[in-house]
Amino acid sequence: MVYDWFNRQASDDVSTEKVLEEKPEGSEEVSSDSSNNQEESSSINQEESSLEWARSAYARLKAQQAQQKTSQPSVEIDSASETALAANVQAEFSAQSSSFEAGGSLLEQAALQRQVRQEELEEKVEEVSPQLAQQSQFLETSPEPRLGEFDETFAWSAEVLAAQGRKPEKISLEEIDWLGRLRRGLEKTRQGFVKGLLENLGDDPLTPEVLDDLETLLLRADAGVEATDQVLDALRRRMNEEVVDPAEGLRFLKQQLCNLLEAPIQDTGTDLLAPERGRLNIWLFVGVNGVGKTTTLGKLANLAVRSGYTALIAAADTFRAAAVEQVKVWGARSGVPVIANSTANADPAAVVFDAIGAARSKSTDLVLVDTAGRLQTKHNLMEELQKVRRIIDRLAPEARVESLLILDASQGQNGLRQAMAFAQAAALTGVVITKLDGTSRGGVALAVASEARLPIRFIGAGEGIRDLRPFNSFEFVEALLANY
Ligand SMILES: Nc1nc2c(ncn2[C@@H]2O[C@H](COP(=O)(O)OP(=O)(O)OP(=O)(O)O)[C@@H](O)[C@H]2O)c(=O)[nH]1
Repeated sequence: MVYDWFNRQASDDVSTEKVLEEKPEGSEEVSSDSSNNQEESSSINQEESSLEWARSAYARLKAQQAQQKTSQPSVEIDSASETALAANVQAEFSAQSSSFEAGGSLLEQAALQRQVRQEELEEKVEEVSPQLAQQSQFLETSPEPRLGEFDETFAWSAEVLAAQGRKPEKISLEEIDWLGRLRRGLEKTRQGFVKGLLENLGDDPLTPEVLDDLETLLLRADAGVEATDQVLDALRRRMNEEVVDPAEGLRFLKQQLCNLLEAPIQDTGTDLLAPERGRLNIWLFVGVNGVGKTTTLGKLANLAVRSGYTALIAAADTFRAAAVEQVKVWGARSGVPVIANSTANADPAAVVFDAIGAARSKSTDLVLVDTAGRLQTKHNLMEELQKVRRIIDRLAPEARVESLLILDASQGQNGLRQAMAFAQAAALTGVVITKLDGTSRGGVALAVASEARLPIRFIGAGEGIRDLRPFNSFEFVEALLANY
């Protein structure tokens, strides 16, 4: 099944009959905990129905997995992107993937087609050296997420999906897997924020003292003054109207945080940033040194292929010699061609020029442009970026261009200054926040949204190829304030 991550939907559904009667493994422990307290209030009932939803979703996923196991060849052949991915891997690293070989002649044909296309591009595309190919074999490939136990992480992830109005039969293992990663990734920020918050909330109604503590916690998580003020003002207004109990306080707080994060997204009129099919899409990645531009681009190239799009990488970071090699490794991991110029200090605009030409001739959906890291205070480097942007606009007026700033969450408020400076020079259309896993400053997402007024489009919460996904404010806030 192809899961289009950019649009958050599966392209086809695997029917799973009879699954509702199935009992998920390990569900007893969870259900017996809550069924002991039947006289409890409606919140317990709610908890029960969440668990019911989670159990039903789990049973369906389990059935899907079993079904895929028994009919593996046909499922794989049906799936266009899996076939393309398999073909790429076969063409480039034929020693690998014995499982794909079992797929038979259709896969071989796809591999052959891919190889012909690959050869056509050869004039422009940098070759993956045998050394590089060997190197990439050692990197994590892209194993399918596996359905684990019916545990608390599954139940939480299911609850988050259910709260967004999703149906148990419409959720994917991909989403469950990502939510678990996101929650783990936000552990450090959550530790500082939630522990303090929940301890202060206690069982009593909200007081002005609790709000003072909340103010400190938000500022400490790098949410910034503006976002903090907005949230506290809203809470104070609410407390003036009525007595607010802790559960309602928490719900209201989550709502406020979501509103803050959503405002710039709604302003763009585009909830989810997805490549537009049938049109050239060019995504430019900019930012200061070492924030994760190349890694983000590599993860997105993989996500694009997995989601059924064709992609191409423009290695326009011609400043750092290793950067071209690095994107080639990422390209090889996902079977995405890389356009590069191995001349020392080549003009990045020339690489972009070649990439647009190659993309046009192959009707590629998405061109991902890597750029060199630069300090926002270096005027000449910011001008170089403007030149790249101008070239894109001039050469591909028909393209849908996104200019994405990569921000390292651990840089906290400094990231906000970067956002302000790059917004001007690179005509930013959005932000990707990386390294949320290594920091307690995940609140910077709130500052970016409220002060730079830029939509957050993707978030990275780990170094793995699956640790970057489209941003969803509801899921982010739930993971940030998860009470576990
Ligand atoms: N923990 C963690 N590490 C990350 C994440 N994203 C990127 N990194 C790591 O950050 C380091 C720098 O990443 P790069 O992609 O090389 O950064 P860059 O912005 O392209 O660097 P320059 O080209 O030098 O400007 C690498 O070690 C990545 O593995 C993330 O979400 N979490």
